[in-house]
Formats: sequence, C-alpha cells, structure tokens
Amino acid sequence: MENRALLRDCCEQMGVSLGEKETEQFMTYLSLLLEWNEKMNLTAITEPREVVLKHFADCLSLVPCVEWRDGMRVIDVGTGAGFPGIPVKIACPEIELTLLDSLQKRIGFLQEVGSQLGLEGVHYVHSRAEDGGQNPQYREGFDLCVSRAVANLSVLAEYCLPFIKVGGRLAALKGPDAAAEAEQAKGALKKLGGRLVEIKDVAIPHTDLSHKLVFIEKIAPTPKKYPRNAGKIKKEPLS
Ligand SMILES: C[S@@+](CC[C@H](N)C(=O)[O-])C[C@H]1O[C@@H](n2cnc3c(N)ncnc32)[C@H](O)[C@@H]1O
Repeated sequence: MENRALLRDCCEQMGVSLGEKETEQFMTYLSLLLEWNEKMNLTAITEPREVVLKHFADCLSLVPCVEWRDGMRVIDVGTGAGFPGIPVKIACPEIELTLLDSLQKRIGFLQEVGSQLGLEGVHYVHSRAEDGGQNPQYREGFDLCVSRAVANLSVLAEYCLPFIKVGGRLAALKGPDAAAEAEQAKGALKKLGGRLVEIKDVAIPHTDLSHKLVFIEKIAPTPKKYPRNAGKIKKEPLS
C-alpha cells in the first residue's frame, strides 16, 4: 500500500480523521525526516512505510484518547524529531504546542518542519526538562504534557509533572512494562502531585505492535524542590 493510503487507513482504523491537507503535511514531514536524517541522527527508522507505522500511526493513537480543546496548551517533553507532538498537532491544529528538547540541532529540524508544514501555534524550546520545569515561564503552564521514549516513569514524572497545571494530565506513550513502571513510580507520583488515572492498551494497525498509554492527573501543585538537577534525578530516582 502506498504511504498516503497506508496512513489514511491507519487513521480510519484508529478513529482519527485526517483530511487531504493533513495527509500532505505528513508526507512533507516524512520527506524532511528522511532527508535530514542523512545529515543528523533523528531516527533509527529509515523505511518510509516503517516511519508511517512506527512514528506517525504510533503517535496518532493518542488522538482519540484525549479531549482536545481550542487553545489547549500542550508540551512534548523530549520530543526528538517531533514525536508525538507534531503528528498530534497536524491532526489537532487547534492546540498550542510547545516542543522541548535538550538537543539544539533537533530543535533546528523541528523549526524547519513547522515552517514547511505551515504550522501555527508551535513554540520551540531548547532546554533540559529539569531546567524548563523550574522556569516560571513554563512551570505549571500546560493542560497536557505528552512524552514518548524519554525515561522510565519515575524519572519522566519528575521531568513532566512540574510543567502541568493542577487538573491537567500527563500522557506517556510506553512499552509493555507500563504497569510495572507505574507501580514503581507510585511514590514519585505522590511526591510530585500526580495520580495514576489509567493505562490504555493501543494496537497499531498493519503491525503486530501495541503500546500502552499511561495517563496521570495532576492533583496538587508540585513542590518547588522538584525537578531536582539532572544528576540527582537519574542517580536517585524518586520512590
Ligand atoms: C529516544 S529520544 C525520543 C524522541 C521522541 N520523543 C520519540 O519518541 O521519537 C529521547 C529524546 O529526549 C531528549 N531528552 C532526553 N533527556 C532530556 C531532558 N532531560 N530534557 C529534555 N530532553 C531530553 C533527547 O535529546 C532525545 O531527543
């Protein structure tokens, strides 16, 4: 199946509506990703079909699981080449999206993607999550934080929860060990003002792959001492 048709079929099966314009935006994103990947390390996945399934469809699986609102403030922590933030933004253009990553060259790539796709309401932030979460400009300023493949849930919670408003959510795209990670992160979530809401199983069409979506609600402000510095977070994960 040709890439456009494959993407549209995945979307149909997942209940994501994608028009002509959005489909073309994905095709431009695909070309840019593969072109820039020859000059810099953006993704280990280099087959166009695999990009459509393992990056685009994988990230779009989040779309039917969230109530998207006009002007909703969303941050993607450790976005890398834009996953899951850019696919979500293409499918839900009404959100305000902040893409944060600690690698400047990836932010440069994302700015080019945003410009070529004509995306509006996207903010590009070169920062470590630990620094961004202590910055008053970003702290507790988001309705939703999304993240994929950045850290285990205890560490990820310390990176992400400081960005989220009380009443907002973290949606983490996780592998098969999500439940065990969530169990291990219980103490961390409590200290950071979070509460596990649900873990959803998601199947990716046209593959035998599945992943888990972990939803955490922010129920209390995060104490000022979190996030700690990078060394501390990794050496002594909260428990
Ligand atoms: C394995 S990649 C995953 C990228 C993307 N989320 C995806 O699913 O394809 C991890 C990304 O997180 C970024 N990262 C790791 N630690 C970070 C931190 N403390 N603050 C901000 N970004 C971080 C890295 O630069 C990298 O781009």
